[in-house]
Parts: sequence; C-alpha cells; structure tokens
Amino acid sequence: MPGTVVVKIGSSSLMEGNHLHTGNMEAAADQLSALMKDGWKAVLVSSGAVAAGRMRLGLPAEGLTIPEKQAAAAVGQGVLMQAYERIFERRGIIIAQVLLTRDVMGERRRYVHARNTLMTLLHHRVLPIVNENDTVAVEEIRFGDNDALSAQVAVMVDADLLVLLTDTDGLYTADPRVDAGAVRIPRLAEITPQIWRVAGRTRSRVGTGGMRSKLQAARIASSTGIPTVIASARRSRAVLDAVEGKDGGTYVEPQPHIRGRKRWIAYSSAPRGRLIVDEGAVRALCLDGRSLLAPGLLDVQGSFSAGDVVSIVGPDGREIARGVVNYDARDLQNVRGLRSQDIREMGVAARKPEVVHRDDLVIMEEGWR
Ligand SMILES: Nc1ncnc2c1ncn2[C@@H]1O[C@H](COP(=O)(O)OP(=O)(O)O)[C@@H](O)[C@H]1O
Ligand SMILES: N[C@@H](CCC(=O)OP(=O)(O)O)C(=O)O
Repeated sequence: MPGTVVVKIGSSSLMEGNHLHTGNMEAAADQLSALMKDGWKAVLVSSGAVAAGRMRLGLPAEGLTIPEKQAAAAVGQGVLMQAYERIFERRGIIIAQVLLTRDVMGERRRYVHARNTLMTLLHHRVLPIVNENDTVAVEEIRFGDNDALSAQVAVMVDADLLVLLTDTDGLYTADPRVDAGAVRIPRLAEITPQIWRVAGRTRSRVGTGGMRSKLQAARIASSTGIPTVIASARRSRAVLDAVEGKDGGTYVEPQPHIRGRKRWIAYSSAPRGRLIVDEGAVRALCLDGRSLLAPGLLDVQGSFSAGDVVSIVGPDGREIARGVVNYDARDLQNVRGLRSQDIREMGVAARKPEVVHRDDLVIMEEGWR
C-alpha cells in the first residue's frame, strides 16, 4: 500500500567539485517520481544551499562568517530550486519550495499551519522540497542540520519511512574514511550508547552533522514509530529498496510509538524553560505515571507562559520529560515546593492543581547524549 516517504539528501551528495551533482539529483528524482506515480506521497528535504551558493560566489569552503554563509544560502537556494524545477518538470512532477525554521515547530499554531500546507501540497500530488530558511535562521531558531529537520518533517507529515541519502552506504562500525576495515551495520533495533560512539563526529567536507546527526534524526523518527534508512545517494535504487524493505544501507527500526499532540510536545516544540525537580518527582513521573505537582519543584528556569512546552529535568541535570506547563514562570516561582492546598489558599491564578498534567507530559529517553 502506498504511503508517505520523506527523503533527505545531504550537501555531500549534491555537490561534485564546483558543480551540482546532477547525477545524484536525477537518480533521486527518478525514484521519487516512480514512487509518486505508484501513489506514494513524497517530501524531499534538500541541503546544499550554502554549498551551491558558495561555489556560485567563489567563496572558500572553510572559514566563512555566519552572514557569508547566510548570503551563500540565499544564492544557492535559488540555484538548487532552478535545477530541481528542470529535473522534475521533465518527469511531470510539480514541486514546491518550503523553507522552515525551528521556531515554526515550537509554536503549536504555526506548526499546525505548516503541517496543513504540507498536507495540502501532498494532497495535490506536489513534491514539497524542504530546506531550513538559512537566511533568517539565527542560533535560537535553527535546526542546525537537515537530518534533524527531515526527522521533524517526517513526524509532521506522519511519514511511513524516512530515508537519509548521504555519501556513505549507511552506518559503518567506524568512519570508513578513516578506518578501511570498517563494515556496514545493516540493521539497528535501537540506538544504544555504543552505537552512538561508533558514529564519530567526522563528516564529509561539505556536510554538517556527520553520522551522529543522522542517528539523532533516526532516533527521533524511530521513537515516533517511523523507521529510517541511511543509504548512499549514489545507489540508483537506494530509495526504492528502502521502500521495498530490501537490504542496503542501515535500517533503524521504529519503536512503539506515541502520536499526535504528544509527538509535538516531545520532538517538535522547543522547550521555553526548565523545571528542575527532585528525585521523588522523577520517580512519580517516570515510574508511577503521575502528574508533576509543585512540591517536587526545586527550581524554575527561563521565562515562559502557561501553555508553553517546558523541559523537566532531574536533580542530576538529565532531561526526563517535556510537557505543557499550567503556570507562568513567575507564578511557578511563588508556588515552588508548596502543597496543592497551600497553592489554592494563596489563590495563585486558581488554575489546575498540577504544574504539568500527565496527559500533557511525555517521558523522554535517558539523556545519554
Ligand atoms: N561510523 C560511520 N559510518 C559511516 N560514516 C561515518 C561514520 N562516522 C562518521 N562518518 C562520516 O559521516 C559522513 C556523512 O555525513 P555528512 O558529511 O554530514 O553528510 P551529508 O552531507 O550527507 O549530511 C561520511 O562522509 C563519513 O565521513
Ligand atoms: N540548510 C543547509 C544544510 C545544512 C545541512 O544539514 O547539511 P547536510 O549535513 O549536508 O545535510 C544548506 O542548505 O546548505
């Protein structure tokens, strides 16, 4: 049964010397158009704006300032889209440019708007080509790498599969650029700390995150029930094989998943503040499935409003959960450590007794990053 696939192609696969790697772009287009003709909905997350713009402007690969990179992205994004327009038009596919920043994901209303737009494009059989809006993205609203962006987009469109196309045939036991004896890992049930260590921070000359950021993306997708395949953009059937479940690259299995609003709380929203809680609260949340109450609060950090997503952090600094908070930061400072009854007596905003209600809370995995 045709479903929805998100395919991400990295800068390392889009550039060949000083030019766009049209061979890899055509290969991706062949596969995407074949899938779309079979009834699949597809989103392409394409990097390469900075690299393409840099080449066009004759700027060096290293040592660019942030404004230079952003200017390069403004040039390169046009170069990329022009190439995609030509390539997909020949295959009878209409494309759309969608540029996102992280703050869109962080605010429910904007998230829903962006999602509706993507869903409408998919409904009309258009191929959205997504990139980060590098020209306006400052640190606080940046995804930082398109692996993370593609995982968020996969969550957003409820994808059945995420494919990360790169310059390597998947995850190896060590960086194959460095260790000639490294072998491919075909399947991962889970991304353990050991696997995390295997993926070094090393990357191609033009790429951003290396394998680690791909694993991070796979982890987001996997924990929301979406499988990921990391594969080589040079293999002409990489996407088709991934869709057909054939071996090739590294397949990261999906975990039993959480849906809808909780997905958004966990992975798409940027927490606006931190609630530091004591051991008792950690146990109540993680083991007993309870709501967060004021007596367990040790500290309140950041300035947030009721209804924002906050990070809930144990006394050791580890993030244990995220949730929608029922109080403004200032009110919470006042009720910190108090019992529900005392709060009622103080009349603080006479709101819900829970600081974060169980239904608005998602337990995050252990923070081994
Ligand atoms: N264990 C590993 N297996 C495979 N590749 C690895 C590993 N560790 C690091 N890498 C590096 O990751 C690079 C791909 O990431 P990156 O350069 O960010 O590509 P992209 O532009 O596709 O996002 C590879 O070229 C390789 O050097
Ligand atoms: N938004 C940037 C991409 C950054 C990025 O993540 O690159 P890559 O690691 O090659 O996927 C660009 O278009 O240049």
